Amino acid sequence: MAPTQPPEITVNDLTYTFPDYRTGIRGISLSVPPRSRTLLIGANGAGKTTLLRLLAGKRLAPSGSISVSGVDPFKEGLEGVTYLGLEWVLNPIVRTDIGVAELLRSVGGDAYPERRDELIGVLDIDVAWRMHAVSDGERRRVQLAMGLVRPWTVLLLDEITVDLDVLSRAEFLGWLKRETEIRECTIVYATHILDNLAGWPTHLVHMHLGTVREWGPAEKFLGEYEGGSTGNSRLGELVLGWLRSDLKERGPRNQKKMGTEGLTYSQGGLGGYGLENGGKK
Ligand SMILES: Nc1ncnc2c1ncn2[C@@H]1O[C@H](COP(=O)(O)OP(=O)(O)OP(=O)(O)O)[C@@H](O)[C@H]1O
Repeated sequence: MAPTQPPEITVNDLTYTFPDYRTGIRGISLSVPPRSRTLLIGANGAGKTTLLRLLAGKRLAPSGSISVSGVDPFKEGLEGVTYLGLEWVLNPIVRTDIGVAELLRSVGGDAYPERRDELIGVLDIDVAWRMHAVSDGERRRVQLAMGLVRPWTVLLLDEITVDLDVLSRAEFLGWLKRETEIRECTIVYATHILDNLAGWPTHLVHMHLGTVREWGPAEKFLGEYEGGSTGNSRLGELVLGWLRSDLKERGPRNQKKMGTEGLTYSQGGLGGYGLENGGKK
């Protein structure tokens, strides 16, 4: 069923804990307006993927805590919600001896020929490629075209541009921005790569240890922020500052020292590293 209401996302006091673990996210409330481009910012393990997967209906959130275009994403399969994350990237079909045209057809590309051709142009795709014989970045570009060819209303992106060269990524981000300008759609994007993102986000969400520390229109944060002298963009300086203070607040990880004393790998698979006999030769 396609969402009929504007593509806004509302999260109300959302807590999710992984079964048998103490980790997850807690007490998250935020609201993402239609046509916004929201960046999810946070250190590794802050909770970005967990939140995105909950928004995509891939994990069960407590009833009433998430509304995407007016409905609960877990209860109702949302035709217009596209989630592109790691499991989608790892789909083995894109490593087989299959052509680009066939792949794009398999995801409904023929129903949207203009969009398909536009994406082929923006992502600089050669339709003659065979997928077992392309580079990682070329494969990723085809995957992006596959994932985006159907006109989504809510796009949830969990960093999937790492293999793109700088120009391809800039073109891709420009295309996403245009989408929100010409269509009624909304993007939430979790990333650590801030290159070419100056001026891109309309909203920022700063996550730390499973919570949202702050969120709101990007200008609310960037406007106050003068930036530094390191050559980073204002966004880069803002995010570096956030992550530094998060790390300071969290403090060092509570780890035991990992000496070799008492470690014996003689029965494990580490023989090739010369670690039999506790690493002593
Ligand atoms: N399947 C799982 N089972 C138990 N705990 C998990 C699971 N997946 C993630 N976690 C924990 O939940 C927390 C949030 O993880 P999440 O993957 O959402 O972080 P992230 O912000 O996306 O990190 P990254 O930037 O590294 O991708 C972390 O403490 C992580 O260890």
